[in-house]
Amino acid sequence: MSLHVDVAVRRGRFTLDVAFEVPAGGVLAVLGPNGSGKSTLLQCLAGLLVPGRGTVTLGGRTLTSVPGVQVPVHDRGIGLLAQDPLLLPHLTVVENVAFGPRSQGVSRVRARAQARAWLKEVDAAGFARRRPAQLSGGQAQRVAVARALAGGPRALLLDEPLSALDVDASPAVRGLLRRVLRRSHSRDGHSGDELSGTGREVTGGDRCAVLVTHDPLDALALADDVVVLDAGRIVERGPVKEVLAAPRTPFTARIAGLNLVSGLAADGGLRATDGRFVAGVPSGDCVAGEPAVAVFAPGAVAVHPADAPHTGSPRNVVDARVSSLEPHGAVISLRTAGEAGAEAGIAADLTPASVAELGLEPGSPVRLEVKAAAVAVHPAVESPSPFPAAEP
Ligand SMILES: Nc1ncnc2c1ncn2[C@@H]1O[C@H](COP(=O)(O)OP(=O)(O)OP(=O)(O)O)[C@@H](O)[C@H]1O
Repeated sequence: MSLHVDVAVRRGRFTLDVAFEVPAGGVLAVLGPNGSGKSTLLQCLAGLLVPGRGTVTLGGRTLTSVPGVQVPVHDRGIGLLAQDPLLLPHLTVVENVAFGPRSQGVSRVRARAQARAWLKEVDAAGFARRRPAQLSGGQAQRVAVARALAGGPRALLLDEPLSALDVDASPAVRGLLRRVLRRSHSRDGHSGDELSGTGREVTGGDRCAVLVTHDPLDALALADDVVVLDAGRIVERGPVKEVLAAPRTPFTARIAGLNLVSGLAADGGLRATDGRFVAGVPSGDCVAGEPAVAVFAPGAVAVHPADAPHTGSPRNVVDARVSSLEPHGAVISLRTAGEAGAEAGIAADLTPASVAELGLEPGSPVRLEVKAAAVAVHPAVESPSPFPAAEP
């Protein structure tokens, strides 16, 4: 069941205007800064919001077409998994999961059998008789996954499904989602009788999914393709690995954990917007004088005292001030104050020992060095110019 979306919706002064397609069995991640329109998009797909213009079709069935068609939420064949499990507190776990099939007219006995099968599927069979209040966050989210799937959805919408979980619980639920979503992808999904919904059930192999997340790890682990929203427009799209490895907007670079300096492509590098030359390795599709971005990993940035001697080319040397130092696993992430070419500042990874040795704290002046070979230069998308509409 492929999903085709081409909608525009206004909310006050904000306009979301997007077009994309998710192929049958595919998973699309939607990334974007706060207020970029991710929730608005999901609400349009779920049928909670009527767009001002456009269409949503799923497996050839028109769910929204303005003006004219707006299939109601419960009849769109779309399952929703939100940040919070939103289980009904007065029902047991198995009753919560059986609720969807029951409301679609499935008999009580059959709905319960389906619910038990889905609970087994998400490794939550042991909690069937508990009430939601007796579950941990991770257990409740497993039950919510079972409930989202029990209705036999043709598409699944996931809205930051791991963000409310603590760090201990999220890997297991991410693994579960990967199993559920990737099974769709591998086309060997369950369509067995005990897991079928209402006779409208589709195989796991057909079900597509849209995942809103702020975590690049989720996008990498769960999705095939990604669209990046900015101010209601799609500013980047493509296979997740390609987009995160070669980000073209400051937002994507920041979430991918990479440094990004914007400017114009030049021979052997990039001319930053502040006029500084960044030595790097241009990709084959760079055209000198055209908008481009230089991208480099925080691990490629060497941090020296401000008065350290120049070691000469082919290195990039920048004098900057530390704006923040944050522990990040085994390393300390240093970020400098933003400059004209690197709006988000420059990020560098250091060991705690070298932070102590250099006596670094916010405000400290530093000299940063990056080897030209560690800097990739790519053609840039002129943010926030929208991509053209999706292919028909
Ligand atoms: N009910 C509403 N009425 C008017 N404007 C709204 C309404 N809901 C959202 N907006 C505006 O629409 C824009 C997009 O909001 P949306 O919640 O879709 O963004 P988001 O990308 O999901 O953000 P976040 O990551 O913070 O959840 C924002 O500018 C927001 O202020």
